[in-house]
Amino acid sequence: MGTSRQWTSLAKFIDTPRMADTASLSGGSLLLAWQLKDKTVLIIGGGDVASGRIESVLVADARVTLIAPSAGLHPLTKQFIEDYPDRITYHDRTFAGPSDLAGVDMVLTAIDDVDKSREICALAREHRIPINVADIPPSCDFYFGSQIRSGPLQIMISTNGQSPKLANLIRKQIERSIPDGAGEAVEKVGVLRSKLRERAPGVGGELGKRRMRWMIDVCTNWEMEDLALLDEDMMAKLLDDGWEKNRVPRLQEVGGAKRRSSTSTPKTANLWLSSAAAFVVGAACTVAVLLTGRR
Ligand SMILES: C[C@@]1(CC(=O)O)C2=NC(=C\c3[nH]c(c(CCC(=O)O)c3CC(=O)O)Cc3[nH]c(c(CC(=O)O)c3CCC(=O)O)/C=C3\N/C(=C\2)[C@@H](CCC(=O)O)[C@]3(C)CC(=O)O)/[C@H]1CCC(=O)O
Ligand SMILES: NC(=O)c1ccc[n+]([C@@H]2O[C@H](COP(=O)([O-])OP(=O)(O)OC[C@H]3O[C@@H](n4cnc5c(N)ncnc54)[C@H](O)[C@@H]3O)[C@@H](O)[C@H]2O)c1
Repeated sequence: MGTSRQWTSLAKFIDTPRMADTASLSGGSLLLAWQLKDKTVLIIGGGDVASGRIESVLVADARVTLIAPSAGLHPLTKQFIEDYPDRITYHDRTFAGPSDLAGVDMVLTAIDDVDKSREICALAREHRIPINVADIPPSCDFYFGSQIRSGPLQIMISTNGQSPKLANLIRKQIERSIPDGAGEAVEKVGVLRSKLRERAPGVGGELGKRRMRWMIDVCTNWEMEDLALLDEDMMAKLLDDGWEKNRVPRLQEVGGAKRRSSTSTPKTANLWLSSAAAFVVGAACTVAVLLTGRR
């Protein structure tokens, strides 16, 4: 098994206190991947923006309650109502008041009525339900961001309210720099990890540490596009000849064949591209800071 450099550096990071610039720890927001499975999201409004909100929460397996008069429904909103009758409970009316908030875990409003939006925001906060009011930052407990999705790989670009259009443009740049097969690789590694956990179950302890070290070594030694090729047989072989023998076999050793063309991206280039993406996000933060500074 190769050395697990990332793990070591992580351990170092924990053991050695960093000299952080504590004075600069403000002005951002907490970036999370909110788990909405089986949670109820109330969406008020059925226009263009609401249709985007519906899509965003359906992808997160939420149950949706939608309140909007049918006369103002966007075609895509209508389509979602038709396509997901089990997951969207639709009410053809306007917002009725506090009774609409019963059992709700999150509120998203996208209506063309600012006063009503503020009223709904006050009610949601009274009930301690997190709310996003499209386009009214003071009425948002969280902002939406510009999203990239490829299977389980999810990237959100946020300018923390400073420039949504720049978030959109930066997204397009990052999209172009993501290595081929990154989403598939993430998905396959997810399957491999669950198979490994079946063989070596439990939380924490020495086994947990060895499991994490082996996964880190597989991810760092294999190319992203090779991980994307993993199938059931290859995974079984990788676990038999790799995990069981405490080493990381190569793609060919587990029955895989390189499908590389001259245009494929070598690992060093992938690293370069990741750095480029990090630079772009860093630049976005700088833009945000500069814009804040100008106010
Ligand atoms: C990212 C995205 C996600 C989404 O909504 O899904 C999103 N806005 C998008 C587009 C967009 N929105 C606007 C324009 C016109 C250009 C411009 O005004 O700059 C464009 C560009 C376009 O349409 O191309 C107008 C606008 N938006 C807000 C205000 C109010 C204000 O700033 O005070 C105004 C001015 C209203 C006015 O002037 O009247 C506020 C918010 N918009 C946010 C998210 C949150 C902050 C996100 C962040 O900073 O990262 C936040 C705070 C709250 C929220 O809504 O969650 C989506 C791009 C998705 C994509 O394309 O990938
Ligand atoms: N964040 C963003 O990316 C973004 C982009 C564009 C617009 N917006 C803002 O989002 C809001 C919605 O934009 P849109 O383009 O979807 O508008 P829209 O006019 O297409 O849709 C508004 C919807 O709200 C419904 N509605 C109005 N009052 C209601 C009430 N009391 N109860 C329930 N439903 C009600 C209407 O019937 C309609 O379905 C606007 O305020 C707009 O400024 C945000």
